[in-house]
Parts: sequence; C-alpha cells; structure tokens
Amino acid sequence: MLLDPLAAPIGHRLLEVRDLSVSASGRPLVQGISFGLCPGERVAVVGESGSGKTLTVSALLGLAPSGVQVTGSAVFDGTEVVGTPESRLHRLRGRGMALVAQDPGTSLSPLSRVGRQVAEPLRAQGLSRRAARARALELLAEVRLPDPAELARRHPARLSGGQRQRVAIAMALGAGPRLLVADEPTSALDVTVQAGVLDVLSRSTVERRTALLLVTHDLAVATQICDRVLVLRAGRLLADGRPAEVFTAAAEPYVRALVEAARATSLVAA
Ligand SMILES: Nc1ncnc2c1ncn2[C@@H]1O[C@H](COP(=O)(O)OP(=O)(O)OP(=O)(O)O)[C@@H](O)[C@H]1O
Repeated sequence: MLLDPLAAPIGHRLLEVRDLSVSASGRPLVQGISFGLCPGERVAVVGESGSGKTLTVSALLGLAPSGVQVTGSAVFDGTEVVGTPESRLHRLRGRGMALVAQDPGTSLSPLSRVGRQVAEPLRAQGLSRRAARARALELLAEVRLPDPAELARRHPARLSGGQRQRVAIAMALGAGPRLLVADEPTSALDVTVQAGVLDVLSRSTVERRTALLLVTHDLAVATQICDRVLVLRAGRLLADGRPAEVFTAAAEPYVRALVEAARATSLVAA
C-alpha cells in the first residue's frame, strides 16, 4: 500500500463516499456506493460497460451530467461535494482533485499553444509569467515529452493523441492535486502508446504521493497500478479489495467473467 504514514494518520480519509446514488427520471443508475480513499492510495474502478463507473466518479467530482440526480455523500478533504454549488466546488478542483478525461481534447483548447495552456493554471496560482513557463517545461519533461521547449510552442493539433494525453496529465498535475481521477485515460489512444501514458500517470502520482482513482476496463492495468480495486455491477459495488484477492479463482461469477474476458482479450492482442 502506498500510504505515507506521516502524511496520513491512521483512519484519515482523503475521500469518504457514503451511499452515493445516481438516478435519471427515477431510474436508478448507481445505487448506494460506499468506499473511502486514503491519501496516496491508488484505487481502480472496474466493471462491464454501463456498470456505472463514469457516473460514480463524475458524481464524486461534482461533475455528474445535467439531468441526473445525485444523492448520498462524497466528502473530499472535509468538504461535502454532493449538493454543493459549482462555485464552491471549483476551488476544490485543481489543487484538491483533478480529472484526466478519456479524450484529451476535452481538457485542451485547440486555439492556444501547449506551453501556454500548461502555464495558465500555474499563473492563476500566483506564479510569475517566467516561473510558470519554467514550471510548465518541467511538467512537460516530467510526463516524458521529448524536447519540451519545442513542443510547448506547438498547438495541440500538431501533437499525437498520446502526446496530447501526456499534456493533459501535466496540466492536471501542475495544480498539485491530492487526488487525480482518471477515467479511461488511454482508451482513446492507439494500443502501442497506451502503456507509455499509463506508466507516466502511475510514476508521476507515486512520486508526488497523489491518490489515484483510475477507471479502467483493463484488469491487468488495475492490478499493476493500483492497491485496491472496486468492482461495479449494474450500478452497485460488488467487491472492494486488493486486486489479487478480488480477482481470485474463487471470485463470484461476474468477477470471474471479467477476468476471463480480460484473458481472452490479452490472448487476442498477443
Ligand atoms: N446522462 C445520463 N442520463 C441517463 N442515463 C445515463 C446518463 N449517463 C449514463 N447513463 C446510464 O447510466 C449507466 C451507467 O453509465 P456509465 O457511463 O457510468 O457506465 P460505465 O461503466 O462508465 O460504462 P463504459 O465502460 O461503457 O464507459 C448506463 O446504463 C448509462 O446508459
């Protein structure tokens, strides 16, 4: 477990989710999910398509789509997210919790140069123009982008998908969040660049002791990167434990089916 005993007194939870439910027009989509997350902890959220992974993480970020109702509680670092107005949540995001979305296009503007986009939130934190620019180049190097100074001058359209996602990770990390939520951060990318981006995400969060909530279809990734895994089925939390324990031969049929599907996919890929 990647917990820092000094930073995290026993029992201290960075995020405490209790009885979180999401519904649309009275139809339950996520039902009564409860779990906690400690500082620096790395938790994967897995489950078949439509099981409620995205709705769960967006609800606890206060980013649930309009038209759905969220009930229950998600307390981040002492602040209740559910029912809290956007104006207050805005302050929680960035330095508190940051999101790396599936498609980096949603976090990057096509109109502005990469370096400027990474530097902008740093300026908002009070860094001078020169310091923000220097820090932006450091961040681009941290996510292992080659020649950060040259790349910073480009517009996002002149980057590959993998490079764009690395920039989105650099932007999310720049604010120094205590929790990074990544929703299928590599599913829009070519298979050959997925591992590199996940490696960057994993290493950067370990080095900074940033907690990670990672939505993934890939059970191997969940096992390699995370301390814990939450399994969702039809909007309910079915299992919560260490990957090795959750994905055992003795797992209940739904989890076994997920494991078998993952094995079949890796055989096809191999
Ligand atoms: N805005 C919405 N309004 C109504 N129903 C929704 C909305 N968003 C999602 N749903 C439904 O809620 C359920 C859970 O969706 P969610 O996107 O959380 O699944 P998921 O596990 O992330 O799936 P995937 O792996 O395919 O991304 C699905 O049945 C979906 O159709």
